[in-house]
Amino acid sequence: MSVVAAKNLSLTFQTNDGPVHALSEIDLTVERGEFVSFIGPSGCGKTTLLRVIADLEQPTSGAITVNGVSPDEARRSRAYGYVFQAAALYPWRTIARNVALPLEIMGLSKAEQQARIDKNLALVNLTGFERKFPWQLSGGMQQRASIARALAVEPDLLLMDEPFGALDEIVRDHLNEQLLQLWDKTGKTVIFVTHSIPEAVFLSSRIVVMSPRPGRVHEVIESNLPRDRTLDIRETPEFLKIAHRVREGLRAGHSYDD
Ligand SMILES: Nc1ncnc2c1ncn2[C@@H]1O[C@H](COP(=O)(O)OP(=O)(O)OP(=O)(O)O)[C@@H](O)[C@H]1O
Repeated sequence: MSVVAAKNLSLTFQTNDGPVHALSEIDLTVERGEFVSFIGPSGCGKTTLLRVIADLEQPTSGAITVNGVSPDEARRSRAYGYVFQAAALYPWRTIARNVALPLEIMGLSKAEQQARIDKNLALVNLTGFERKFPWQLSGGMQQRASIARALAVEPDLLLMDEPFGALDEIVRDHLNEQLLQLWDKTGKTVIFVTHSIPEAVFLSSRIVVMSPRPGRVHEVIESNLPRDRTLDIRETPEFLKIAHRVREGLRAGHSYDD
């Protein structure tokens, strides 16, 4: 069973200025354990597609399942964790209490909450920072805490919307490596939105190149890079070849009309 299966999916926003065609006839499947990136120009509908998967937007037409059920059912069974561009941590809660928030809502016992806090902060290398407040942590650490919070509900699927977009390049590189290790360790399915070609190629097992509005899937590029890669791989001919294909795909998908 595919984790995500979208068929002929379209979404039009009705606005005061008329309809905005955000997604058009998207066909896409994501299989268990994949790391799939959506890449494309600003406004091509990457976030909208992620939000449809998360049941935060309703498609205008077409069909979509998440874990074989409707996005609504998947949301209610906590099939996914969502990580936003900004860490979105509550400033008045410690890191541990931020991670605990969805667990409190789920009504888990204190002991179970604590076990999940410990396990997931360890996964993102934040053991020892439980009692800190978000503002006492660097931007990269805050984003790791928000990943721990998303993982704490133990979802099969992690939806990430440009989680490292606001961070400087060195921190971003480091987090990319850590995310890849986390993916390898946990076997989760990850869907990741990015603007960055190197980030998409470094992280993904498949790259979905989207074209400008109305967002369509222009091309899907498979990556055969080894799973246990380090940043050095970015200088290899194999990496550069895939990056080149992504760049060509973005160029070909772009009409330059608007
Ligand atoms: N709630 C909404 N109402 C009206 N239009 C919207 C709404 N949400 C998004 N849009 C429009 O839909 C299009 C797709 O937006 P979306 O945020 O999905 O693009 P994106 O590819 O994620 O862009 P970026 O890379 O800049 O984040 C844009 O033109 C946007 O203005």
